[in-house]
Amino acid sequence: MAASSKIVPFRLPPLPTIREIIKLYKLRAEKQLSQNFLLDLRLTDKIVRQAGSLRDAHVCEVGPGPGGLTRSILNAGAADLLLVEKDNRFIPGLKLLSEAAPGKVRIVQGDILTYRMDRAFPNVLNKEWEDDPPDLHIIGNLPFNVSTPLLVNWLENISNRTGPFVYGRTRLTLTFQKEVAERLTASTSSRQRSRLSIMAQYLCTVKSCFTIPGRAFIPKPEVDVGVVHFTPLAQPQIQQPFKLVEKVVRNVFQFRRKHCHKGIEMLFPEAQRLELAGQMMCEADVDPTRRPTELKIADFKALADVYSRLCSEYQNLLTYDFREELRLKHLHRKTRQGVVEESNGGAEWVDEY
Ligand SMILES: C[S@@+](CC[C@H](N)C(=O)[O-])C[C@H]1O[C@@H](n2cnc3c(N)ncnc32)[C@H](O)[C@@H]1O
Repeated sequence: MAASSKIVPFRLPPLPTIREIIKLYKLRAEKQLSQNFLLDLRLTDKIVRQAGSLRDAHVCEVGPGPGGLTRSILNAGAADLLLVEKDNRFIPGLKLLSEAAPGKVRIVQGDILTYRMDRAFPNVLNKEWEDDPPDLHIIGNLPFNVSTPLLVNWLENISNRTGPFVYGRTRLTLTFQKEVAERLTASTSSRQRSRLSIMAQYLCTVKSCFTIPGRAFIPKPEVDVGVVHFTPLAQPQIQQPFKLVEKVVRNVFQFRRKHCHKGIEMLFPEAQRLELAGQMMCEADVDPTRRPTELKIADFKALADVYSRLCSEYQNLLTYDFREELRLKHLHRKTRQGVVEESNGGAEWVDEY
């Protein structure tokens, strides 16, 4: 009778604790790089579980730092772990981990904002977009100052199926400042509904996993942290170019407390503003007196579809930016008064995600 082949799960051999690693390599947290470390391995295990099964998976960890989350990823059975870390002080500690898991860890010292992830994993991983997601995950306890621009880059990559999404619908498990995590998952009419809610939800299933209290980090940040999981949708809810959708959504939320027509009007040059904005809302069947936070993704889809058609009818509409028009007017006025300065002309728009 053949001997039963029991699969022994991979466990890292005994290693210095993360606290000892921090001491050994004198890894004082750098505020400039938003370094807040997680030392509790039960918490890092819990983050990693949100990604789903990592057995034999390929994983990219963003900003591993002293390596707490890294240990949990390896203990979850990842076969190929790519670490992208900007701060070279962490590299010796990460090398120690790499030696403890031979052949599994690749270390890149670099900036995740410019790193070419489309070349980092083997093509055999590639899946058709409509298929199940590939066995590739991105996991990170992200620096707060990088998390939103990085996510917006990745959303654009999802829309174009580029970067980490050349392999298919790569899943992301990431941490954000709690307030940002709430915006990402906010539903229609909720107080946190924002640009970020629409941009993330039209492209992905976005799941809020759990909140980590600030006191769990060293040093303790001012805020709590939310863990969010993203699976790109097989069919985006809006099928227009990312930049066009971003422009419509940005304009609508420009005046988030006002009726939505105010932001929509700003998509058009002054001479045609009322006429074309009226036409856009009428054809999209969007009530002009609703607040931006009350609009559903289906409303944004209808608005983006009509706006796209108007852009093909009216030359230069797509590149029209009312802020530029206002800035020039303001500059002109100030120059006439003999004062030259840069400002938004006192307009009431908000340009934050
Ligand atoms: C909040 S700390 C988390 C560290 C570790 N993952 C943990 O959970 O304890 C963020 C990490 O990201 C790194 N980092 C900051 N900006 C980065 C960037 N642009 N690219 C790659 N890593 C970055 C920092 O050096 C730091 O190690």
